[in-house]
Amino acid sequence: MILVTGGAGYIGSHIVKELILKKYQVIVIDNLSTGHKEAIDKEATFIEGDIGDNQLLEDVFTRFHVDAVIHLAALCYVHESVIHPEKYYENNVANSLQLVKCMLKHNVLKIIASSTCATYGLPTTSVLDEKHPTHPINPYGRSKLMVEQMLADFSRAHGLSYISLRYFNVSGAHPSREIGEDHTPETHLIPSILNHIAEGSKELKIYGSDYPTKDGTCVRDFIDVNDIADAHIRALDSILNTSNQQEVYNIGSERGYSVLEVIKACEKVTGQKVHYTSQPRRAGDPPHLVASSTKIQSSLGWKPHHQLEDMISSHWEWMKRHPDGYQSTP
Ligand SMILES: NC(=O)c1ccc[n+]([C@@H]2O[C@H](COP(=O)([O-])OP(=O)(O)OC[C@H]3O[C@@H](n4cnc5c(N)ncnc54)[C@H](O)[C@@H]3O)[C@@H](O)[C@H]2O)c1
Ligand SMILES: O=c1ccn([C@@H]2O[C@H](COP(=O)(O)OP(=O)(O)O[C@H]3O[C@H](CO)[C@@H](O)[C@H](O)[C@H]3O)[C@@H](O)[C@H]2O)c(=O)[nH]1
Repeated sequence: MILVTGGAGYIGSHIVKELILKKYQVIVIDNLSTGHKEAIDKEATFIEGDIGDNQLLEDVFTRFHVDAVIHLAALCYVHESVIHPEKYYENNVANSLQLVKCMLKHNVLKIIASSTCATYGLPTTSVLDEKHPTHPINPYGRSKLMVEQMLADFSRAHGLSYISLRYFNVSGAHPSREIGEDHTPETHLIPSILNHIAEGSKELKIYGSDYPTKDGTCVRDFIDVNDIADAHIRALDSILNTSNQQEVYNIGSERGYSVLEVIKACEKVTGQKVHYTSQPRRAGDPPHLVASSTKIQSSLGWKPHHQLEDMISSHWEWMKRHPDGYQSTP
């Protein structure tokens, strides 16, 4: 059985769907703090609860024979982490420690962990490979790097096998359009632009127009949520069939788009104009994050199958089908 923490969340729900499709038996633990029960595939066993709840973890690892854990439960907003770092160290670091301790106690020795390109900090090269120094510039990135370091130490000390996947900026919706991104408040760039277009009211805020980039706005590498799910299936296959893995892989498209370029792409897909204002920089934002994904391509045979416009149009379609997000799900 595969235990997915955070499986009611945006990315987790897509991974769960893919696992079920591949005939895995899946248990989801999620406290629904930012996730949605409606997003979880009906074939999965759902346990509502918090990974910080030791008794709950004990019960789960006692009741079920867990072969591997896919760990997504976390807080994941760069800007919020600058304002409330304590929440990030508590949920991302302390609760991950609790989870891994319980895994070790029950002799569950395989974990795939969600990490992020925010672990790198300020780039010194145009694309980031896994050997690029990690000097995160916000508490969110630091919390995720600490988890990676913890997994490496537990691997050396206790034989834990881990694959840490550093996602770049995840976007898009499932081909069925039954699941997609639904956060309140929504702070991510593509959903924020599309919400702005759909609501046709407030101006979109661009945080920072004076970065040392092609047009002064931040550059990000957008990767489709279904490509992310595919990477997890491959990582799982690899970790289940090999002992003692300690791997870190980037998952990105290897293409950078500035905030202004993303706005233009959203205008093209929707045929509607975006009105925006330039605001001061948002604390914690690195100027430029673009992946080299060569390592996962050569080791696991993964490659991205979706372009920026695919992600924008799939999110746009998901929004049209679910104008109030999961509240519109029957
Ligand atoms: N969205 C991105 O672009 C992106 C990029 C890099 C890494 N990540 C990582 O991917 C993972 C998933 O991100 P997402 O975008 O799907 O976010 P999300 O907020 O949609 O999903 C997180 C899920 O975890 C649950 N959760 C949080 N804390 C929990 C706890 N203590 N116990 C049980 N459940 C808990 C939430 O309810 C939610 O369902 C996170 O670890 C995040 O850091 C996301
Ligand atoms: O209304 C908006 C929203 C965003 N941005 C800018 O767009 C860029 C991307 O922002 P956002 O979509 O919030 O993503 P990130 O801050 O890059 O963080 C996301 O992507 C990271 C990987 O880069 C993940 O680790 C995080 O969990 C996830 O929140 C940044 O420069 C933002 O300042 C705006 O200008 N206006």
